[in-house]
Amino acid sequence: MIKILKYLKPYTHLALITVALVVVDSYVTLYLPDLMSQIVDKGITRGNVDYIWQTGAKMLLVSLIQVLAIIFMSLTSSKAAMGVGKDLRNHIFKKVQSFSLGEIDQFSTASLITRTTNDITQIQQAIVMILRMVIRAPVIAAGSIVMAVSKDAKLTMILLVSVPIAAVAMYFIFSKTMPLFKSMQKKIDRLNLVLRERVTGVRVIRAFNKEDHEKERFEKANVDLTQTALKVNRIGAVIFPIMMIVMNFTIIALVWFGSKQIDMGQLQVGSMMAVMQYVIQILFSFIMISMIFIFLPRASVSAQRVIEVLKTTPTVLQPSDPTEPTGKGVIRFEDVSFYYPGAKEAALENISFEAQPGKMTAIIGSTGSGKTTILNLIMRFYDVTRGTVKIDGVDVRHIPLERLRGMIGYAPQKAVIFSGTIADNIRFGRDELSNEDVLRAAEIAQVDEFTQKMPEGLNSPVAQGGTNLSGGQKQRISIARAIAGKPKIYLFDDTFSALDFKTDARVRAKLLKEVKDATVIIVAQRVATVMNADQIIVIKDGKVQGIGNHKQLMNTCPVYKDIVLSQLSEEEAVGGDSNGK
Ligand SMILES: Nc1ncnc2c1ncn2[C@@H]1O[C@H](COP(=O)(O)OP(=O)(O)OP(=O)(O)O)[C@@H](O)[C@H]1O
Repeated sequence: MIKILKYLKPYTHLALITVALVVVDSYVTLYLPDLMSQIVDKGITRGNVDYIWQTGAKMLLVSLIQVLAIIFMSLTSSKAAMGVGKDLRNHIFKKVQSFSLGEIDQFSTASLITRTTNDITQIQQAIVMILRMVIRAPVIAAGSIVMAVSKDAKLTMILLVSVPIAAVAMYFIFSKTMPLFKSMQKKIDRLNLVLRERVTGVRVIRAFNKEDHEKERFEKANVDLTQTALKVNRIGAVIFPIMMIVMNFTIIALVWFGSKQIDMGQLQVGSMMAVMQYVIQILFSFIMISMIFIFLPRASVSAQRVIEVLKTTPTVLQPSDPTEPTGKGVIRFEDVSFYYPGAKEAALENISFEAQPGKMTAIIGSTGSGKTTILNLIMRFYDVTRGTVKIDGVDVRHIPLERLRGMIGYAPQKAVIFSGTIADNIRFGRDELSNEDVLRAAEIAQVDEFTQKMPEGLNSPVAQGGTNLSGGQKQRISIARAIAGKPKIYLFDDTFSALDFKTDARVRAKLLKEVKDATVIIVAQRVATVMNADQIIVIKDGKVQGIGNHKQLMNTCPVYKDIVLSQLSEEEAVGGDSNGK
């Protein structure tokens, strides 16, 4: 938690004002019982009405000051805490942006969301508490002890019994609650994960009649969290009555011993009342401290989780010696091997090939063979474990990330659509693109074929995730986004499989004209999509099985032949032509 407090620095002025107001509030809290004892001892017992009026007015005035201090203290402490929360959310967001897919996998998306929302809310509450209570409670406790001793030291000795009892109770809460809070945040993660899967996978869940199963999964996570929260609250609920019992017995003891002293003429009624109030305040301070012990451990768990994200160094970093590739976009894999973080088996092993500008390179292979992984390494979503990926002779790890990704037009396997219009999705924040670029891309990717039927054309709105579009329509928008920027390199990850054969052929025909000077890598499962490529890379279990054009591979690569014959007849298979482009 202390590490998080450095984020309070920009709000030091608000924190200092809060602390100053806390001091005012604490001073008044300590001063009022003293005034009250004076009213009783000097005013009431002596029948001095003027003194009662004067001191009464003084009490009203300081109370008013206290009320104002408390109001402003709430304002300044909340402002400071909200500011820290806002800054932390910004920092986490920026950090997550810099993460490679490896770090995102490591934390899980659900946990990153909980850390940015729920954990930061806990920290905000803790900061308000630290600013207002952490200083006030000990100040009041210490001040009350001094004041009570100055009124009657003997009577104050009662605290020697009640304070240790209160301290034991506090230790009990601390030792029980800390581990529970840790598991509670994990359970909130779990609940978020189940909820996220439930909402995003709603179609599949319904299609497989798995609603009851999912409900059960959610119930389990929900009940689990509730039970832990109840346990924490139960501990909290026990401690409060314990403190009240301690306090009430202390008051009884005070009245008992106090009245005896008054009887003996050693103490005045007002002083006894003041000591009583100070003792109540001391014990209340202990209750406050125990509340702090309940909340601060929870917040410190949250703070650790937030710091963990902020401290993580992304594995994919900007180069320290940036080099700009100046060629036309030759991609070269030199003996590349890659293991996903934590994986025992290599996803890619000793991959070497070259993809030339003006040529189409296709990658084919069964599911899980490593095709997407090859594209991931070109864009540095992950860095290679061994070997080198080069563009125009420059290791991709030496190319500034924005420059590298700016050279590439990428359409992922699963189209990602954002809320906005279709044109917004194609342009995707790149202000340098003209309207003509967007229109041209829409035309090549056959987006205009379906937007023409929409009343607002390309400016038709799309729902978040593209729920009002078909799979093929989303894929066409994704292709248009990749080509709108006229990059040097195009990476299409099985992008055409969601299109019907006719649209697939039409899009590819137009696309090939458009990208004729660029380096194009197409990952595909369909033989029809790849058989006319200049170069086909056949991949199985992360290893290259053969590289060549369709005809060469039909003669030399049994794995390729198997794939082809599983999809095409013998006659169709022979029809491939490397110049078909
Ligand atoms: N994020 C990840 N973490 C760990 N392993 C992964 C991850 N992504 C993929 N893998 C593993 O790496 C291997 C290659 O996956 P990849 O996605 O490259 O296959 P693919 O050929 O593109 O498959 P498909 O055609 O089904 O998309 C698979 O065995 C997969 O289980």
